[in-house]
Amino acid sequence: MSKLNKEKILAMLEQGLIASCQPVDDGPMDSPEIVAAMAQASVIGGAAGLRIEGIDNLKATRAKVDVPIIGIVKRDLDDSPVRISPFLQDIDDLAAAGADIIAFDGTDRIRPVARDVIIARIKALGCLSMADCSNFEEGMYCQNLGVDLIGSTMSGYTGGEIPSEPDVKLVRDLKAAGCRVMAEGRYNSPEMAAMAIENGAYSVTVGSALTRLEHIVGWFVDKINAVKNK
Ligand SMILES: CC(=O)N[C@H](C=O)[C@@H](O)[C@H](O)[C@H](O)COP(=O)(O)O
Repeated sequence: MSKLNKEKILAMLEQGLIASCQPVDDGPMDSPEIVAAMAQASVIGGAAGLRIEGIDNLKATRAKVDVPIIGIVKRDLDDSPVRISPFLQDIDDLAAAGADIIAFDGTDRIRPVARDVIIARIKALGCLSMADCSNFEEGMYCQNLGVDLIGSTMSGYTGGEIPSEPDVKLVRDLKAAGCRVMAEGRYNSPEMAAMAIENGAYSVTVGSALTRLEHIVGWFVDKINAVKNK
């Protein structure tokens, strides 16, 4: 359970960078020790908070850092496209492992447990809640259920081609409607992260560009190859 109270957690995150330390699944960096080390390095670099997937990774990280942690569990279900913290057991496990904030899939899709039930459980456990949404309607639905942070996390990931740019308009629209917005998804450069804050984001989460080395190296290699092949 977190040592920080809710006001303190929110104050620590305001206009800050959240480093999402989620290595590529089953890659060489996918271990709790490495995730915790990435988290510590991120804090040294100035991250205001962390986003950590998986109970073992969360426990290893919680033991090493004091900044607020957004915890998630990702699952691949046969009967639902929802991946992020879909079960009440996930919520219980994340709270017990020391998450300050628990993020869940806030999209309007077939799911094992309704969003209001997930939110009530997070509250009952004394954690802050974050809804990973894909559009304005989902964000407002979760906002009206009292969710503490509305994330743009799922924008671009619920069907069709994944855009290359982040969904800054969604951040602006949710902010204008009174939400505390977590800009998340494809903020792949310092300039883009700053743009999120300029557009009203409460905080901005960056993952791949900080902690998925395979992706980062691939971006460089692609650019070099494009020039090489000309
Ligand atoms: C859609 C989905 O499942 N997003 C996940 C949520 O935890 C992660 O895979 C992302 O890395 C994270 O949202 C940060 O985004 P980016 O890596 O683009 O900075």
